[in-house]
Amino acid sequence: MKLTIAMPKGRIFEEAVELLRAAGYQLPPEFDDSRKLIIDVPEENMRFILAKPMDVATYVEHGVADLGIAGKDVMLEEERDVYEVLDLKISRCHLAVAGLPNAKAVSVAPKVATKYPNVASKYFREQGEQVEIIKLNGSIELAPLIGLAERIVDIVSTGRTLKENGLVELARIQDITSRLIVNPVSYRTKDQFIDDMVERLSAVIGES
Ligand SMILES: Nc1ncnc2c1ncn2[C@@H]1O[C@H](COP(=O)(O)OP(=O)(O)OP(=O)(O)O)[C@@H](O)[C@H]1O
Ligand SMILES: O=P(O)(O)OC[C@H]1O[C@H](OP(=O)(O)OP(=O)(O)O)[C@H](O)[C@@H]1O
Repeated sequence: MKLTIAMPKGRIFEEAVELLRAAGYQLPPEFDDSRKLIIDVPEENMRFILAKPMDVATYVEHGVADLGIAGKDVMLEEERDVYEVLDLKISRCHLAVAGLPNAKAVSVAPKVATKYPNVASKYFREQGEQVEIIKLNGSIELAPLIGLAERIVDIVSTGRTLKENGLVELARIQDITSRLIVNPVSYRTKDQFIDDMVERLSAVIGES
């Protein structure tokens, strides 16, 4: 039996590889420097696919990957039909509302720019505030600076991007870490393999 794991390219990747290696998985040097999108590791009976972070849960939901590593932000935004089985406690950051300090209050439906329209809509609905969501794909902090939106909902890690652009955090929405996610069918059919991985990773994270 073989396990296929969807890995997020980008900033989570390195930490995820480090975690898997610490859990005893022998991952070849291709994981350190390669443009390959599929890496087979026959010694471990594993295949890794390298996807955009926002797409990891899509591969897992459709069953082309048994497992995946995805940010909690992606899980909240995408609401995919997958099981979240372990908090890997890597790539720690948080989702926040931010804006210019002392910005004037706009009376009707202020604009909120974000890469996370579902998370933002839900948050403001819960706050009882009517807003207009504007979806952007990156450089979210630009929106209030240039007048596209009054506020943003985005990831904050060190806070450097907000600070260097003269923005302030107005509300903290949720803490974010990366999670191990599993396809529901794989969870039944490959349970031993998956349980073993969860156990080994938990031991490294310090949860066992
Ligand atoms: N400072 C941060 N900014 C954005 N994401 C972060 C940060 N710190 C940790 N993360 C996590 O990393 C994931 C995003 O990774 P990354 O920025 O590599 O992908 P991306 O958003 O698709 O970037 P790009 O579109 O620039 O390639 C998020 O889902 C989040 O869980
Ligand atoms: O608090 P900080 O440590 O500054 O990190 C937060 C910033 O990092 C991310 O952007 P990213 O670098 O992924 O670029 P993007 O705007 O193109 O998504 C995020 O969207 C914030 O802009």
